[in-house]
Amino acid sequence: MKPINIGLMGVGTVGGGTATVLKRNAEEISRRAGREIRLFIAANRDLAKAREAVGPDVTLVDDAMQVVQHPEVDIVVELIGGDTVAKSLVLQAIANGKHVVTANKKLLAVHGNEIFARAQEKGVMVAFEAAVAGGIPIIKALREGLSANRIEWIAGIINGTSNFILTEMREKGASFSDVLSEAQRLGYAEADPTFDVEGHDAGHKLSIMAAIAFGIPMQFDKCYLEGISKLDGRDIRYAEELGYRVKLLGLTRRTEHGIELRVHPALIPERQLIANVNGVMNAVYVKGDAIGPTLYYGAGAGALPTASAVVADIVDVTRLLTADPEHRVPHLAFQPNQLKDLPILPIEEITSSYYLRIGAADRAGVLANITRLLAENGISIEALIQKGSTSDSSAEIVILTHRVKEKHVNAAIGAIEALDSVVGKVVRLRMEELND
Ligand SMILES: NC(=O)c1ccc[n+]([C@@H]2O[C@H](COP(=O)([O-])OP(=O)(O)OC[C@H]3O[C@@H](n4cnc5c(N)ncnc54)[C@H](O)[C@@H]3O)[C@@H](O)[C@H]2O)c1
Ligand SMILES: N[C@@H](CCO)C(=O)O
Ligand code: NA
Repeated sequence: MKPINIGLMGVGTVGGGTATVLKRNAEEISRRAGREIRLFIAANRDLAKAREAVGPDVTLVDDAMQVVQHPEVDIVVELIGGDTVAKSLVLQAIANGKHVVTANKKLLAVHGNEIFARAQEKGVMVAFEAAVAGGIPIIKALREGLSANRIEWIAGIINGTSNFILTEMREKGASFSDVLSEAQRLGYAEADPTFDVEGHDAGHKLSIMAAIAFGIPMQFDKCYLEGISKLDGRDIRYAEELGYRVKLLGLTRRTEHGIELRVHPALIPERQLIANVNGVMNAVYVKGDAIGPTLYYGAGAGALPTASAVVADIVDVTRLLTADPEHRVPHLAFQPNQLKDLPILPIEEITSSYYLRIGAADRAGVLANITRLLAENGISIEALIQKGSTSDSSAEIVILTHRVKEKHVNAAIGAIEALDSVVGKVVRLRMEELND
């Protein structure tokens, strides 16, 4: 049988890893796919660097459109990133009747509804396992393995760079900027690393998972985003003293009023498995009504782990090439005409427990005023500790609340900050138990 010709666009971290895996495991891969899969043509801005990665036999070009237009290419693999050039290339590949494999979560989270619609019209596949949680086969699990379930919630550590930074800061006391540079050197970070540390990348991945889990269109624009760049080391330490780890969490949950879709740092009890996911590792918890909670763990970034998912998609697409398009797994798991427009809840309407750190004058009555304001907003306290007074006779009060709507916490924080005896802003972090 004729080999499957791969056209690779972008030979950087993931593209280089993909070339390596295709070469290293060529025999195993063709035994699984039922035919030879060969890297036929590759495009990269830096041709010399790409030549090192792909070896002497692959045609190299610097214009990726040549890959998309090449009549011999069966599957286009987009590993350039971003949503400008990559979008034109992917749409042109689809228009040319080529199947697409991509690791580009931004492209899909922002333009996926349009891209999947075009692919559907043309009867081609767009596969994107590498776009969410790197090498972990979470798209496969959500789309196929859990298809009997009504999925209730997904909670994940889905940005390797942020998790690597938080881990190194906690374990080694390293500085934020030093660890970020290390994550960039290791190839984990996005071209613009603010996407990692401000929660955008996790939001892209979460929006994709929510669509597949609940059968809704992708709605990244409605995803609440809060990153780790403003986290104070004190809160990481206090959380630890109280038995929690701080993680950048992506959480989406079905409620009777709509879908929660949020990315933010969260305190997680250290006894929970997900609190112990460290470094570049990712983990995704999925709760289905029939199966209960399930957990998926593995490397969320890096050349070879991500290439593992890219190549698995290439094998999947190869196996399904001759299948009737009607018989393929739908891009978003649900049949395209069955997507529901469930509302995404504004962040004020979500329910969570909270960690509050309040700077206050160390004098009689302060605590009573704070607890009164919490009670007036219907917030009950689970734990309260006062951190030692300092020489300027101010103290820090740390309060853990029971579950409450965020708007009530916001109202209480506003009132607390207005107290004369309270100094500066109240620090507020959400706490997640992940077991209901
Ligand atoms: N690095 C990871 O661990 C990882 C993991 C999962 C997904 N991703 C995603 O994979 C994609 C690639 O990421 P990466 O880390 O490999 O990036 P990278 O910057 O290492 O590689 C991108 C490559 O594309 C080339 N390129 C840029 N514009 C081009 C153009 N117009 N034509 C041809 N080549 C062009 C660059 O020269 C570079 O070699 C991104 O969408 C990223 O979000 C990365
Ligand atoms: N920059 C991303 C790459 C994997 O998607 C991360 O750190 O998780
Ligand atoms: Na994946």
